Amino acid sequence: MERRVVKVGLLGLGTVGSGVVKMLRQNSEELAQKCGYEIEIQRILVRDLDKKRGVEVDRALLTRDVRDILDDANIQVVIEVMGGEGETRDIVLESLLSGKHVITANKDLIALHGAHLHHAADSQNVELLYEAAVAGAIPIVRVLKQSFAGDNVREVMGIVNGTTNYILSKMTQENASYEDALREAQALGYAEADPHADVSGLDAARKMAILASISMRQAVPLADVKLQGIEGVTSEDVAEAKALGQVIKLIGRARREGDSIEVSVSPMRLPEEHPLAKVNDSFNAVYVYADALGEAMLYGRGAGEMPTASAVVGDLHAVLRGRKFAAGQLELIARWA
Ligand SMILES: NC(=O)C1=CN([C@@H]2O[C@H](COP(=O)(O)OP(=O)(O)OC[C@H]3O[C@@H](n4cnc5c(N)ncnc54)[C@H](OP(=O)(O)O)[C@@H]3O)[C@@H](O)[C@H]2O)C=CC1
Ligand SMILES: N[C@@H](CC=O)C(=O)O
Repeated sequence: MERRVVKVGLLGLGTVGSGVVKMLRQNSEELAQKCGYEIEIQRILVRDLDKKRGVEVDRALLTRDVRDILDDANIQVVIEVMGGEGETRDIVLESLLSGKHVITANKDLIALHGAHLHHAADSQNVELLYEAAVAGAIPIVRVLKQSFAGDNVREVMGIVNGTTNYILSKMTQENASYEDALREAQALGYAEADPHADVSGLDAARKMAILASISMRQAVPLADVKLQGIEGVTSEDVAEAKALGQVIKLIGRARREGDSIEVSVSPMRLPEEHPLAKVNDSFNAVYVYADALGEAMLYGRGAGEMPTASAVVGDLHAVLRGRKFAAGQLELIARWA
């Protein structure tokens, strides 16, 4: 049977973008079999055409002009892995309003503009998926939106930032300095372009705002999240906790309190035997407490090139297998006929 081809526009070719290109190459045959489409990257938006990349790509694919993607009617899916929320919001919005499905790893964008972007996606009957935006490879967004949709979620709690967990793990297990551990996390591709977002707790706050909004069916503004980061955590604090059989972790928490939802991010001391105390390196873990379910915990890599790419490509598969994509294809065929 002849395979149909779907053309994708990729915004960004940094840590995550490179992982996406690698994964689409490595798994092209399996993906084509699973979703029925050959996936072709049509254009890639970057800032610097001459930069050395983590993956080899045909230079002709690279562009600095986003119009090469927005104005290309053959591109049906846009993958946004460039970050930011000003210009990026406008690009994503225009993509959705012109009938392109969008997949993004950008928690900044979704925490601030998720409701508006969802509205735009719904108005055009296209998908907006962002599994990679929260807890990297862990499929927490889909689980909360779909698997636990029939339940009443009371609380979501966990470690949702890989960089800070890496830093605290290194300080605890290897007596590393905060500065050295942060530098390593940056070199490994875990940290945000501005790592202050990680260490200040802002990145975790964005993710908790998203998790609270989707699990408790009430938009939680980022500004309502109380946050404290790990900048004030010293080697002495870590050693003192250790001497008492405790571990310091940056914990995000979203709780329904009567009619309101309380969301916070702060460093906490946990007993060494607590399951979250054993989550180390760039791993994340998220607990969900719901009426019928009781409790469930999801665990996996929260940051890094390939784990994040895995979530992005999973979303791409979901788009291509979905009803909305099929509906768009039928419309295209009808217009050609
Ligand atoms: N790194 C990780 O582990 C994870 C990251 N994320 C999210 O994924 C997104 C990407 O992260 P990451 O890959 O680490 O970031 P990088 O900084 O490594 O890559 C960003 C890419 O986007 C391009 N880019 C950025 N701004 C522009 C612009 N204005 N115009 C054109 N191109 C632009 C850059 O181009 P150039 O290379 O030319 O500079 C670069 O290729 C972010 O939203 C991040 O929060 C989500 C989960 C995990
Ligand atoms: N900087 C983030 C990347 C993934 O979301 C993190 O460290 O968790």
